[in-house]
Amino acid sequence: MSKIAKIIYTKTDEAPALATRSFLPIVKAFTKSSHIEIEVKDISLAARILANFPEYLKEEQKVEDALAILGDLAKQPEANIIKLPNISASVAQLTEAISELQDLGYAIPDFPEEPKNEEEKNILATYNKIKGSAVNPVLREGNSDRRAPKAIKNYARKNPHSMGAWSADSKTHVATMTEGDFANNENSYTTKKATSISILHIAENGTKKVLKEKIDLLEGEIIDATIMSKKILIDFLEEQYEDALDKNVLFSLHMKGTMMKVSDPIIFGHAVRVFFSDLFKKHGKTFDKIGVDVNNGLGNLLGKLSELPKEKRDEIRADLRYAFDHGPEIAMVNSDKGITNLHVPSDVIIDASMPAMIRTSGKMYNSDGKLQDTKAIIPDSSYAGIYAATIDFCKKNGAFDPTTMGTVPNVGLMAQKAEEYGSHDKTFEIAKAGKVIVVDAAGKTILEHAVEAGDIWRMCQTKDLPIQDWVKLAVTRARASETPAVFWLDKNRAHDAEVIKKVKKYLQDHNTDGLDIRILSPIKATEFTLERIVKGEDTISVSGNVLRDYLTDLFPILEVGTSAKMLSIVPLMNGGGLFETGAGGSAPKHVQQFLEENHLRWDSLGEFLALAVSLEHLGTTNNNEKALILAETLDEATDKFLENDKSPSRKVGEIDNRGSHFYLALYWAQGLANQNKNADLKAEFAKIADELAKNETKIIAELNSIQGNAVNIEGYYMPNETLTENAMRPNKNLNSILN
Ligand SMILES: NC(=O)C1=CN([C@@H]2O[C@H](COP(=O)(O)OP(=O)(O)OC[C@H]3O[C@@H](n4cnc5c(N)ncnc54)[C@H](OP(=O)(O)O)[C@@H]3O)[C@@H](O)[C@H]2O)C=CC1
Ligand SMILES: O=C(O)CCC(=O)C(=O)O
Ligand SMILES: [Mg+2]
Repeated sequence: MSKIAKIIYTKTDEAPALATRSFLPIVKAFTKSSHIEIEVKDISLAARILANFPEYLKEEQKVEDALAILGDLAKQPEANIIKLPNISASVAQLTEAISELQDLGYAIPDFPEEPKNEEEKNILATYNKIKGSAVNPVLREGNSDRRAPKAIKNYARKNPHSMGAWSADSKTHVATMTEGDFANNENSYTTKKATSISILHIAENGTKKVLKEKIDLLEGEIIDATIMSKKILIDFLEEQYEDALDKNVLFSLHMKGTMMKVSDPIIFGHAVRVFFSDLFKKHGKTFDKIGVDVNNGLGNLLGKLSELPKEKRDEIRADLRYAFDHGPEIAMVNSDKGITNLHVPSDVIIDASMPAMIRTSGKMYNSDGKLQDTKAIIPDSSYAGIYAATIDFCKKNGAFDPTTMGTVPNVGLMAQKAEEYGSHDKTFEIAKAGKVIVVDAAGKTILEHAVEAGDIWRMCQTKDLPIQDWVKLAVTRARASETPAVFWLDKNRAHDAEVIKKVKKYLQDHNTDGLDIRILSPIKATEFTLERIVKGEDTISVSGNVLRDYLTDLFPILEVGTSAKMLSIVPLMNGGGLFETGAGGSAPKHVQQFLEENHLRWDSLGEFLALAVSLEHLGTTNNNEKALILAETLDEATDKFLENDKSPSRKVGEIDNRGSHFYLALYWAQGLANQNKNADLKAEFAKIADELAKNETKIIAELNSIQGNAVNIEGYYMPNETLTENAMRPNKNLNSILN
């Protein structure tokens, strides 16, 4: 008999965490008799804050550092982790979470926006570790394999989501820099042997400052350094402001402020200052005095205004109004509430925001709540071209057709903080003109950039073993699915040129006979893939870390309406498995609806898919036959769930997340009752299947009829556990069958 093996299920935030309260009891009930232990690890934003400030807490308030534990586990062969989407917190979200915890009696420190002493500097450093995308990079000790399973694709073909039409004269376009940006300033270097490097700033007067020292590099590691010129960025943003006004298109900025938590908020801040330049000229000193930091968005400025006397406040508000009225229209996040694209950096996240716009005829909402053509500003040109090429394709060929289009699975390089997504601790806003150099252990300069004050300098690392693993995964997927695979790499870009050398070398380690494997620049790869997709042909995208992120929202959103329905596997390099649920986010909008009307439209399909592969992995690695049967029957249940269209509806009073879980449980139990591989499981679940089926009408009617009123769970980041559980498990009948 197999020994008890563990699956770690992560507790996260917002909609997925609500869904967990309903789904996890089902998972526990179904796996209990199969030598499987489900352990919950809390990596929510609230828990991560508490775990990092034990010295401020009473003994009974302290929590374990679950993220650190899972980070270690991800390097062990026995790792089997189901990772739900979590909040990658902007400063605005972080401060909200802090004050919610303080109100609950946790004496954690305030977020020191402008640290005044050593203690506050340390506090800020700790909060900066929690800020932004702080979870995924720690757990991702492997590369990623994301795809839409056949059943999901078939479902979308039969039940296509809405798709806005495209016209050839759409004014929508991507605006990106042609010089002075990260793409154009990049230098790349591959280490010949292991070494240790330092990053130094040398001012024009010769003063040396160590920006970071003793970064250990392995043999064959690729490092890149580059800068974003502040001056050229601001010129570019000013041009876009004028051009948006001329062309009467929405001014919209698309960044990844959550993942690129150091560089992108700085760029965001410049965009806000350029847009409201007269306001900043006139009131800049006042803003400095009250500590306005628009790197955290216009919302930060508005929030700080309350610190001013009424007269000053009114004057600034009037000037702000004038700027809105006389500048180009800004794309809105929420036109009812007057929240613009420039309010909060985490409100518009490029991987989701650009595909959503492309799905909506290239339009975004203006302040009247109407759709309008858009100027999508993506300052750095490294990856902007893929959106420009997609938009051009739609202008020429019309919108994509989900009933006939092919699919684009992705094999993404991300292990060990590969590329830009690992650059935060090596990104600096330069204080003084001079140069920044990277020197090796012998003191030799290997990379050098002239810099001016305000430039953003950054360095990325990409290790060799992850690249080998990525190439292998690409070949494996191309072979298994008999699908052409394209490496999205640009030989004219410094970093990509180094990666291409390795790809060519490591492809030789595999049998690629009969496979169609190409290397194309991102723009060419987009065109090649889109030409195939409209013919119903599939193409694997094999990409670096940023494009992995972008493409695994772009194609899923166009093909199946959301990235939440993706199978997202991370085969960990040391043998374990990390199973991410979907590829999308944590849907704050869903929580809002749940609180207002007790209807949760979050679709847990991603969780169902992840659990099935996790059980399969457990079954194979532990020789656990029951786990394999659970996996197989769960996949069948998911197919049936899709066939019978049991996903949550968007409307109150209809089936929601909880009702959808009921159906999954019913179909899963029926599958177990009908299989003949294991008699114990058959007997156990025949009874449960019978009870669930008998009570179906009643349970669903009850689950739907409780909807309609507001729910109070006393908190957002750390809601009251009992209230939340009761809200998500309201049906006594269902609970007792599961128990
Ligand atoms: N892996 C991770 O941990 C990730 C976390 N995030 C985090 O998520 C938050 C929000 O990110 P954002 O980019 O706005 O994206 P979201 O994916 O949360 O939301 C975008 C839209 O996608 C749809 N959607 C997403 N998931 C589901 C689902 N399971 N069921 C049904 N519909 C779904 C919803 O559309 P509709 O309005 O039509 O219902 C939703 O409004 C941020 O805090 C971000 O940091 C983001 C990406 C990945
Ligand atoms: O970690 C994050 O903030 C987002 C991750 C993400 O969007 C992705 O991996 O697709
Ligand atoms: Mg993403």
